[in-house]
Amino acid sequence: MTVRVPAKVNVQLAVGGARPDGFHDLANVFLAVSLYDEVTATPAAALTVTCEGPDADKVPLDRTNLAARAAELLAARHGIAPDVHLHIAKDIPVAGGMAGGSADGAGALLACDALWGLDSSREELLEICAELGSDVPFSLVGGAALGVGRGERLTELPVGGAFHWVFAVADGGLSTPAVYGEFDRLNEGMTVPGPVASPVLLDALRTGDATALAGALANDLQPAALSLRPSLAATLAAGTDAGALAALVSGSGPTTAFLVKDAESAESVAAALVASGTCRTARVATSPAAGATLLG
Ligand SMILES: C[C@@](CO)(OP(=O)(O)O)[C@H](O)COP(=O)(O)OP(=O)(O)OC[C@H]1O[C@@H](n2ccc(N)nc2=O)[C@H](O)[C@@H]1O
Ligand SMILES: Nc1ncnc2c1ncn2[C@@H]1O[C@H](COP(=O)(O)OP(=O)(O)O)[C@@H](O)[C@H]1O
Repeated sequence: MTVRVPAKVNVQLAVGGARPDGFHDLANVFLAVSLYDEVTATPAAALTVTCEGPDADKVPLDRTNLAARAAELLAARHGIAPDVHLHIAKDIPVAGGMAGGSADGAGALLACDALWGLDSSREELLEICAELGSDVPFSLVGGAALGVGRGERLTELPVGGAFHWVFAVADGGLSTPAVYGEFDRLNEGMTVPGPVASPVLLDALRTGDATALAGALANDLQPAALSLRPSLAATLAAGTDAGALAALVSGSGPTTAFLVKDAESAESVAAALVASGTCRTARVATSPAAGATLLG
């Protein structure tokens, strides 16, 4: 069973203060984009994971892999052994703020559910997703959604048209907990307001208005990501100089996202980013993209 799962960009990431459990309350507006991992589940004598793709060497193949954890959680719920081989064809940048690990968790869950004939309800799958990680429910759902709580409680959002993006992939990753930790450090002694989704941004998504969306993009983790990786400022500037409508760090980074007006502009901004030498590579994508999809 093969499942295709999209990456995401956070078009708004409003972050509240640290909670007693160490997480942060969010108003997290997710948008799925057309970069995909594929997870294939085949019967096996034991739980094993393999991975192929340009970043495959950065992906753990033990039980810490989110795909393996998904298979274990699903099997445990049904009192069966998680005997499955999971193969990940990875195209989503690793540790890049694009939720690649979350995508593989959601993909493995759907693939194992189909392979084992469990026919779990959407609610059951979403519950397991939330246990796997804050971003995993969105990887299952795709499209666009507002995530509240730690980002796992989703309300799907209407999107009125296609948006075009360029993603500049940085050398190396950034650790999500480290970026949240830097957010706390930068906000020490200040009152962090409760996170609220922007009505202007939700309206821009609903109407498919790229210019309005460009004006409303916001990521509260961006100062923290830039503090840990100052070189990202040059990447952001290179994309806007090349004609992007707007630029921001994708989630916890270090991937940077550039909203552009059309497919042609995407190609020229991607070429300019690569030529600038401020990123490892640039990828072109569109949104919204469908959530985890069983290909068969
Ligand atoms: C920042 C975001 C934006 O969508 O994603 P990335 O850009 O890293 O992909 C998410 O909030 C990341 O979600 P995810 O990567 O699933 O995080 P989890 O596994 O649930 O948590 C990892 C760690 O991140 C921090 N964390 C995560 C979510 C949240 N609302 N508050 C937090 O403080 C905590 O330190 C937690 O221990
Ligand atoms: N299937 C997976 N793919 C990628 N990384 C994974 C996976 N499972 C666990 N990880 C771990 O999660 C970390 C974060 O990876 P990823 O989800 O790609 O980034 P981000 O959280 O920035 O979106 C990686 O550094 C890796 O150690």
